[in-house]
Amino acid sequence: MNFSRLLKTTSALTSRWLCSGRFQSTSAAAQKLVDVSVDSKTGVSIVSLNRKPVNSLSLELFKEFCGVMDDLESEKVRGMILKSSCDNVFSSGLDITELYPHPDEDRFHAFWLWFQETWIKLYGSSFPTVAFINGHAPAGGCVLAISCEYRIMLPYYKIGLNEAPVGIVAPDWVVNSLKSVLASRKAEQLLTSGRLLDTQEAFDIGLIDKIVNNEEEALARSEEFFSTFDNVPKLARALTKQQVRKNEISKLIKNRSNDAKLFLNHILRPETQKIIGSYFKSLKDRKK
Ligand SMILES: CCCCC/C=C\CCC/C=C/CC(=O)SCCNC(=O)CCNC(=O)[C@H](O)C(C)(C)COP(=O)(O)OP(=O)(O)OC[C@H]1O[C@@H](n2cnc3c(N)ncnc32)[C@H](O)[C@@H]1OP(=O)(O)O
Repeated sequence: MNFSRLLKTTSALTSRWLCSGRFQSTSAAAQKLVDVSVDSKTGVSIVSLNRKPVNSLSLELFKEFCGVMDDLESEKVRGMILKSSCDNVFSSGLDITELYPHPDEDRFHAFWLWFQETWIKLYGSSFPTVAFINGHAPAGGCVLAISCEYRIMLPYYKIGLNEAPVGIVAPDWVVNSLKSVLASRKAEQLLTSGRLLDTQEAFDIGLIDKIVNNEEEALARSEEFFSTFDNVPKLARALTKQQVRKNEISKLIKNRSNDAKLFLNHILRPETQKIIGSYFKSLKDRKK
């Protein structure tokens, strides 16, 4: 099966979940969780995550994001910049309330499939993608950033995969996305320590590509990146990118339901619930 068909194909079970209208946000029409605009100078689409206050990643946000990615694919956009509309936070990672306390199993299953779907669409997109990391990007926030092709970050924020210290083990598709950006040894160090790096440290190890001081500079640096493809036929570029990324994507597509079951089992374990619970409490207590 060719890769484009594989991207559209998913198991019957997965399709049933992704296509079902369950877990529809009642306020979806009232509040957009993902905004899209077009930079009139460059024709590039700017996609802003807009789930206040910290862009924690919920099932509804993933669904809306996937819809936006489908639109951008069919419009054959020149490129996409992913950023945040929240002050100081790019994304705070998975919405912990999707994981704790003891989530509803059906919802968690759907939540995980939509997280996978988001990764498949972002990591496998045909058009060039830039993450403008205009705030902190821990955990799932970092996953979004490393799924893009190029990363530009404002100074003094933190980025990394801090799952291990809270008892969470990253799935292989997340590990492999990190290894597509960093050498294996650096990726392992970052994952096993769960350390969050500041902007300069992230630049020094190659986790991000550029440091900028403001949005204007970010747009200029993004344009430099996009223009490196101006003389490359779009289809050849897209197929080459997918050629590089297809093994990881194909592996997940064939294993989606299992991957979801594995994480559901992990999340429902009393020890995991306890660790996430105390982590969440410490997050809330920080402000007291
Ligand atoms: C999960 C099991 C399967 C294993 C999968 C493993 C790996 C897969 C790879 C990806 C998965 C990753 C798992 C996650 O993403 S779990 C989430 C991890 N996220 C974090 O650890 C970040 C936590 N947040 C922060 O550190 C800070 O909020 C901040 C992002 C630095 C921003 O700080 P600040 O601006 O000071 O804002 P507040 O801290 O006051 O936050 C405002 C408000 O929002 C609540 N909140 C923050 N983050 C989350 C979140 N991720 N989910 C839900 N809610 C969150 C915070 O508690 C505040 O609430 P209150 O106003 O009610 O106090």
